[in-house]
Amino acid sequence: MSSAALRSAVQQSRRSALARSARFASTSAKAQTLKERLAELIPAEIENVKATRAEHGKKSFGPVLVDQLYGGMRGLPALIWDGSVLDADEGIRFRGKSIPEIQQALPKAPGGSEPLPEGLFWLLLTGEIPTQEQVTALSKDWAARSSLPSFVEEILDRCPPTLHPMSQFSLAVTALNHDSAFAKAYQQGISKKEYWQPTFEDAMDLIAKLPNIAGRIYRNVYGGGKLPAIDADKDYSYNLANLLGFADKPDFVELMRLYITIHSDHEGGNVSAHTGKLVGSALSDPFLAFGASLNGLAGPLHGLANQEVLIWLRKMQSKIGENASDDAVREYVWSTLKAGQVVPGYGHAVLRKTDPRYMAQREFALKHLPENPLFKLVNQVYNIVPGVLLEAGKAKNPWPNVDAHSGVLLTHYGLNQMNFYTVLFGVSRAFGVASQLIWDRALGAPLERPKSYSTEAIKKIFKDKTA
Ligand SMILES: CC(=O)SCCNC(=O)CCNC(=O)[C@H](O)C(C)(C)COP(=O)(O)OP(=O)(O)OC[C@H]1O[C@@H](n2cnc3c(N)ncnc32)[C@H](O)[C@@H]1OP(=O)(O)O
Ligand SMILES: O=C([O-])CC(=O)C(=O)O
Repeated sequence: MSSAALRSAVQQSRRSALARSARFASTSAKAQTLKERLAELIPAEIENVKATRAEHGKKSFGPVLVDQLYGGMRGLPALIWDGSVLDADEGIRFRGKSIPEIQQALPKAPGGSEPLPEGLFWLLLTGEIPTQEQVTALSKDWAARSSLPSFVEEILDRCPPTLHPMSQFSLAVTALNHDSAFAKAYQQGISKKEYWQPTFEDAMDLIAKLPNIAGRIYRNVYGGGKLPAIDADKDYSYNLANLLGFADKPDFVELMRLYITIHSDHEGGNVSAHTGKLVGSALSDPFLAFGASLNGLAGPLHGLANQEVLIWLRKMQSKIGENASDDAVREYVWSTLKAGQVVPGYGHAVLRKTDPRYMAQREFALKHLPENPLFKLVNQVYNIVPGVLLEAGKAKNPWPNVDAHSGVLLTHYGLNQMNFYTVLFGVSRAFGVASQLIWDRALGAPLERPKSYSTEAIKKIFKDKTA
């Protein structure tokens, strides 16, 4: 494609965002933008990948067991993602930093003590901690990009309130592909080398529009009145809380900052992150790719578990009453297992210890809601479930994951609609998936296409080998 055509596709989207931004911006004139910093970092990383492949590309990365083919590819080395890496015993690190470290290092809102997700996004993309000025500029940029096309608003307004909020979320995100800068640039013949630029614009638009989508779904489904406008002088999480109708509770706004930060990314292999990467590898634009991620996140073994946990706790309370004894709780846990169901919020495909995201939420609860009766039940369950799962002897990890704790925090502030919880998870997960899509396009990640085998083929391979 000619560079003129590229400029028209990419820069048109950028110019309109900047023009909108200029209406709001007052302080960010001199800070280096995220896109400028990325443009500096990408060439060196392309060389780094080239050198790594040249040196190690033909080396074996360990054996593949037949069990891994049948067993959900657990532990199979298959993907590259630098943004976050999971250690089975320690939990997630974002660009090498643990959750307590990012809580300490990332910029905060004035008067706040939780990290701003704006900073986490910068960290995921660049490996660097941004300045206060840079996160403020990002908040303003997102505010400037936040409005929804009217047809997307109409799609949401026409959804029956009985349609699950995650299905509505995925519909709206998919429909945003109507205005994708990447799809347009591709149609105009953009060069591969430039893919990351319209992907960046789409990723920024995607994240920016999520509070309006989430707020609209929430108010449509649960009847919360008219949506307020995005406030360009406030951070992303404040605006999200405001659109949901909870910004008058400063602790809820702080909770959103923590929540969006810690749910954002969990290395590359989890269902939502991997789905986004897979679909993006076909050069489907970020809206299509993230719509697919959301459909994976909506499954009860993945993000929907946060809804399932609260439903399970409430069912337990209605069966055995509030302030039940440890024995009654233990018996209820056993009855769940005996009914052939999983205990939601416990176990993990990779982690083998209590999830540090659970611990971060527990710390928040100890600080803000230590006397909440449901928090007390969550603690009681924490003391009982691992022992039961160990005794049952199947789960490889008996400890709680992130989803075991989020519902009690949300419900404490009055966000009681459990079916909505995974939407908040999805808002956060966009930060990780979007970062990955930008880097995949910058590094020229190829179409994903692993090999599948039939059971007959597996038998034949080993029969031939032993013959
Ligand atoms: C954000 C997130 O996605 S975090 C995960 C959220 N999901 C949940 O909390 C749902 C409850 N947990 C689970 O279902 C599982 O632990 C998963 C899906 C998270 C991980 O699955 P796997 O990697 O297959 O776990 P694992 O290897 O330990 O499973 C072995 C057996 O233990 C069972 N098991 C694992 N966790 C649990 C649990 N919490 N309750 C009951 N049984 C469990 C599995 O169902 C499996 O049974 P099977 O052999 O009859 O199929
Ligand atoms: O890592 C996983 O498989 C699931 C998980 O905790 C997440 O995606 O946040």
